Formats: sequence, structure tokens, C-alpha cells
Amino acid sequence: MIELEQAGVTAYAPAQPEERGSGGHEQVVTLLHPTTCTLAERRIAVIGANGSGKSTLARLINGLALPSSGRVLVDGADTATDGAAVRRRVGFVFTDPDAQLVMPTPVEDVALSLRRLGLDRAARTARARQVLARFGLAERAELPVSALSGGQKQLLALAGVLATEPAVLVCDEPTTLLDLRWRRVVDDLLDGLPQQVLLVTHDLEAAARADRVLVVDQAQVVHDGDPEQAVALYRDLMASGATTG
Ligand SMILES: Nc1ncnc2c1ncn2[C@@H]1O[C@H](COP(=O)(O)OP(=O)(O)OP(=O)(O)O)[C@@H](O)[C@H]1O
Repeated sequence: MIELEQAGVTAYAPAQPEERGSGGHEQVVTLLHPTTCTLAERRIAVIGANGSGKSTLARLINGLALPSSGRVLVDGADTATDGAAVRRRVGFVFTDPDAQLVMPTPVEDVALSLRRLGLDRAARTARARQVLARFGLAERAELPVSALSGGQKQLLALAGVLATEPAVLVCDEPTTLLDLRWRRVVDDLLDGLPQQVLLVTHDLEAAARADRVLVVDQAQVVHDGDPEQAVALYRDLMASGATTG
């Protein structure tokens, strides 16, 4: 269970160039206004305009971003004071798989993720191969990661995160870089997972399949609940053209 209790995020932004000469100071900007919600549904989607605060909300959940006010709990563990426990529970998949693939080959990359399970090297490698097979990557286990297609890299990034069997999976636009075929593969995979999944997405079809949808607009959660209403509100916001990050 994910709990946000008045969790808000602010950051310091540099003064605008025209203000610097006249002694302009850094400004505090709000990336997410204080937000309270308890997320227990199995499939949760977060939608909203570019720059609205979706990634900030997602990053709060595994402690990649810490709240400037309030707190965030995952199964009772506070992201600010118990970050290691939170990261063991919450896997995070980035939009760009290159941001998280660090080893030369797929098998080594997945084996690296498995390190914290306390397995020895041979067991890690054997387990990594099993995981890769599940993701249709068995034949590519020893290829250079750079030789994989974008879709295969995204699957590999997902494989590495899911290999550690997190209780919660947070995905920040995991299909944005993919063609329709690979998007379907990843969508099907995410839909079939037993874990709780929080998906940040611009894909309204994927959002409509969720149990609960949060719409973020101008650093604020402006809708939390029914997927159909959420998608309609998002379309209205886009049509009005008033939305900015
Ligand atoms: N450290 C920071 N300092 C200042 N502004 C920031 C910082 N981090 C993010 N922002 C700004 O906060 C806003 C929200 O960013 P966020 O990444 O959460 O948006 P998003 O809804 O995920 O957008 P997108 O759909 O484009 O990925 C953006 O305008 C971004 O530029």
C-alpha cells in the first residue's frame, strides 16, 4: 500500500537572467502541491500534460524524489527515513532504458539486479537466464546491450527490475519509445503482472484499463478515481490549451 500524506515537492530554480543583474534570487518552485492519497489498487495510472508533475509523483514513491513537506509510506516504510526498505519493495522503470542498463550484456545486467538477493554468482547467472527467457530474450543474453533494439532494451530494463520481485512496480512512460508491436508486448506484460503497478503514461488506452487514474495538472492532482472521467478531463484540459507545466 502506498500512502501520500500531504506530500509536496518544491525545488530551487535559478533566478531568470534578467533578474540576476538586479540581485535576483533563486526562486522556490512547486513541482507537486501537497497531495494526500492511499493507493491500494492493483493498476493505477497517472496522466497529465508534459511538465505537469507526473514523474515527480512517481519518483516520490520509491524515494528517487523526497517530499519537501509531508511524507510518503510504502507498506509502512517511510521513503525519507527507510529508503533501503522502500527501494527493496518498489521497482522503478524509466522511460529511457539506457538510463538503467549499466552492464555490457543482458545476462550480466539482470544478474547485477539479483545481487541483493544474496545468491552466489553461478546462481545469479542461472536465474538471470531464466528471467531473460521469460522476456523472450534468451537468445540475446550474451549480445552487447547496445545491439538490442529499443523495444528489447525496454524489455531488458523491465526484466532487470522484475527479477528482484518487487511488491510494487512504478513505470514512467515505459512504452513511449516503442513501436506499436513492442508497445503491445510491454502493455501485455504489465497487464499480466501480479504486482501493484503504477504507470505514468500518455497512452490513454492504457490509462483507461487501470483501476484508478490520477490526473495531474500544474503540479496538482486534479482528479483521482474513475478512469473514464479521468480520460475525459485530460482531453478537456488538452483542448482548453490552458495547461502548462
Ligand atoms: N529540480 C528541479 N528544479 C526545477 N524544476 C524542476 C525540477 N525538476 C523538475 N522540474 C520541473 O517540474 C515540472 C514537473 O516535472 P515532471 O518531470 O514531474 O513532469 P511530467 O509531468 O512527468 O512531464 P513529462 O510528461 O514531460 O515527462 C516540470 O516543469 C519540470 O521542468
